[in-house]
Amino acid sequence: MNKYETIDLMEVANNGAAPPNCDITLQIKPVSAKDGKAKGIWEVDEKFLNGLGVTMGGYLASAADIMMAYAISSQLQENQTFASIDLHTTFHRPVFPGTVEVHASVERLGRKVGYLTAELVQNDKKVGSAVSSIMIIEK
Ligand SMILES: CC(C)(COP(=O)(O)OP(=O)(O)OC[C@H]1O[C@@H](n2cnc3c(N)ncnc32)[C@H](O)[C@@H]1OP(=O)(O)O)[C@@H](O)C(=O)NCCC(=O)NCCSC(=O)Cc1ccccc1
Repeated sequence: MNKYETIDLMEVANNGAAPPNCDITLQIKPVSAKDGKAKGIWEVDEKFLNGLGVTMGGYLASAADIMMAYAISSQLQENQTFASIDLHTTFHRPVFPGTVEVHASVERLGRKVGYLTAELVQNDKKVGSAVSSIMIIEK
């Protein structure tokens, strides 16, 4: 398994380097990460549907968690790594197979904790939002 430093995640988001396994599994592609903001494109297909015919909510949480990792990585130093320590997700509308944009932002960067939000949009409508705290760890 390849291990990624934060600088490697920036190469994924901004220069097309090969993504980590979880991105491939979820079918999410980061397209930019800079100055605490990250954007990803998530291709949702039938494998993400629950028994009710809509995308299972945990996958939305995963998409938000992944893109918030890129957002915080864009503001960390080379001697720092991170771990998400909580994640609250709200499901505003059902998500169907198609494309979902995921926008993540660092709202505040503390010395030890970053405070982040994410918004998920399908067909120009907000389908979900998430809030997370991410621990900053000195290597
Ligand atoms: C329905 C409600 C919960 C509440 O809505 P309200 O407060 O009444 O709000 P409002 O009237 O403003 O409508 C807003 C939007 O809501 C939708 N919509 C509303 N009514 C209907 C309807 N009768 N039929 C169909 N859709 C309806 C519609 O898109 C509408 O959009 P629009 O504004 O027209 O463009 C909505 O927030 C929602 O669907 N959230 C997503 C929930 C979700 O997908 N959760 C994750 C999956 S569950 C899971 O994973 C657990 C599990 C695991 C394993 C196995 C099984 C389960």
